[in-house]
Amino acid sequence: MEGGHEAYKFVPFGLGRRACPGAGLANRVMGLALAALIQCFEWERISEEEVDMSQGTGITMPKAKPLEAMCKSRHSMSTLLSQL
Ligand code: HEM
Repeated sequence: MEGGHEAYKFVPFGLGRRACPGAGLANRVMGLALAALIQCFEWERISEEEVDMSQGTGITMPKAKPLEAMCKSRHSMSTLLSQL
């Protein structure tokens, strides 16, 4: 399997004949999307409190407490973003 066994530990795209046909595209785009969010914005917690990483119930491993974060565009990106 692509990405080693750790990458597919939670079977994110299903298996077999009905497995997700978009897995290849998703794997490529996810890295780009995450990189763009990190490159374009500064991220902060909403308070000094550590982020609560407790797991909620459900098969998609939701967080017990949804993540709330603040972001602002990085200075170097402001000009670029204002032109979009
Ligand atoms: C992170 C992104 C994605 C995740 C986690 C994901 C996950 C899944 C899962 C779990 C299934 C069900 C597989 C099964 O029934 O065993 C599925 C089905 C499907 N996915 Fe995705 N998917 C993603 C992105 C995409 C993209 C980008 C496309 C298309 C461009 C896509 C198209 C489809 C289609 C058409 C099916 C139905 C396949 C069938 O029933 O034969 N998915 N996906």
